[in-house]
Amino acid sequence: MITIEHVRKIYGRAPNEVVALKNVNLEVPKGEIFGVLGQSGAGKSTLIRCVNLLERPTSGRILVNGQEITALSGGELRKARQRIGMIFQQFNLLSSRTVADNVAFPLELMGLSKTKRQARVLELLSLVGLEDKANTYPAQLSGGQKQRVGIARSLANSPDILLSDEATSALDPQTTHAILDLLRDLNKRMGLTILLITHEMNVVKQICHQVAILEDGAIVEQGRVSQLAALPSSRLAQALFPRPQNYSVQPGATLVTITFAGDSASEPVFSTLARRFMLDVNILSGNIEAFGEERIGQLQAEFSGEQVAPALAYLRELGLHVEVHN
Ligand SMILES: Nc1ncnc2c1ncn2[C@@H]1O[C@H](COP(=O)(O)OP(=O)(O)OP(=O)(O)O)[C@@H](O)[C@H]1O
Repeated sequence: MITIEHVRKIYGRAPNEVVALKNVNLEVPKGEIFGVLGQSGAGKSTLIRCVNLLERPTSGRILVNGQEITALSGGELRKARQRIGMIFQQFNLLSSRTVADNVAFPLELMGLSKTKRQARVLELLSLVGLEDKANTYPAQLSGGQKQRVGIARSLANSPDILLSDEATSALDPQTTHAILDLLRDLNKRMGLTILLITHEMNVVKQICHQVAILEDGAIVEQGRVSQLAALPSSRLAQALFPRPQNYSVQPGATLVTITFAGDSASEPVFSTLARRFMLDVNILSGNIEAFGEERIGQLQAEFSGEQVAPALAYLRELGLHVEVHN
């Protein structure tokens, strides 16, 4: 578990100081995948680098598994860092070392014997599906394979926590998907807690349990991804379900936006509206997103007929979120 308390980070000195983080508070529960989503310059890299003290916060505290990492230095900090793996956008592999020797690097630093290192490296390479690349050099690998080496190396010391600094930003969509699947699999199989930063909504959608949105050094929204997605006023829902503007609504029709979540997504709602309330329903646009097992959707429709008000009440009774625009 990671606890970030009142963290501020200021680079430089007045009058040229840059306030990169303003009083950030976050709690990443054990075993969860937590995404920090933000635009370029929002402070994401600064935040994730504060967790293993690659950057030291100007003020505030960070606790990792109950230990205040911001109070550590020297040997104690090096030891605490062994419990925290990290992967990077540009992979950060050593080009003069083979794949196996890259993965073995943290084990060498720990002083593990050659025989033990070799066994552990094989185990790690098989975990990421690269057993056959042990003697290859990084330059001979694809981007996705390089990131798999990065992941294997980050897990060498069996950390409880993995920090992911835009790990898929340099990869094409298909490779991104495969790497995210691997991270989710490691999270499930090993109970690995993952804190990742990204500017890509797709990363949050595909693997994150929780998300925090960082803007200009401050967290402006946080919560469970599926809950925020089902809340039309959230920034996450507004980014996931962008609404087309300027509909030309038929005279006398009512323009509505309906958000579906959980079980209500499988009700035969529209046939009921037609049968029971004798409404004409004209669907104008819509989108359904999957978050693990859960589906959340939003659509815009025109309702025409005499019984619009009771129909809207029926939809709300079903637990759907309904907004009327005119
Ligand atoms: N070493 C530094 N010295 C001075 N300013 C810095 C330093 N590192 C980052 N900054 C500034 O802090 C702010 C946050 O930067 P940071 O790299 O954390 O953002 P980010 O969200 O990770 O952006 P990106 O997605 O572009 O990497 C920016 O205004 C940046 O210019």
